[in-house]
Amino acid sequence: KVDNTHKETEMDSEQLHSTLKNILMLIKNHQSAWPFQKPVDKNEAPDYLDHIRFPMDLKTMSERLKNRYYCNKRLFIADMNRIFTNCRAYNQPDTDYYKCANSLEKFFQSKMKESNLWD
Ligand SMILES: COc1cccc2onc(N)c12
Repeated sequence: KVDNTHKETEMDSEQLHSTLKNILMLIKNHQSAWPFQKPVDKNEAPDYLDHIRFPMDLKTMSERLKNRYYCNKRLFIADMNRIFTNCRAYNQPDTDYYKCANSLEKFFQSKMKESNLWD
């Protein structure tokens, strides 16, 4: 017999999708999101893929959302966190990119907590 008493507190698939869609929209419209809208361009950072094995960006996340890849909150959190950790791995702490990552990460975590979706 499977215990599904916790079900009442979990979101159904449609509610999760719409909640993640709203959070991603808020993130994309944030003033610190500009470095992360699209994959890092190799013309801007020719050695980027020498350092970063799993690139991620907000456009890719939008595509994954539309394709129903984010069937649970952990997959969404993992991709969003990778945007921030990639940025802090490639850039120095005193750069605008690094500061945008920290600022956007704070905003992201606040939205996830508000939605009762934080880990
Ligand atoms: C436009 O974004 C970039 C341009 C060049 C290097 C970069 O590292 N991480 C970034 N988001 C980035």
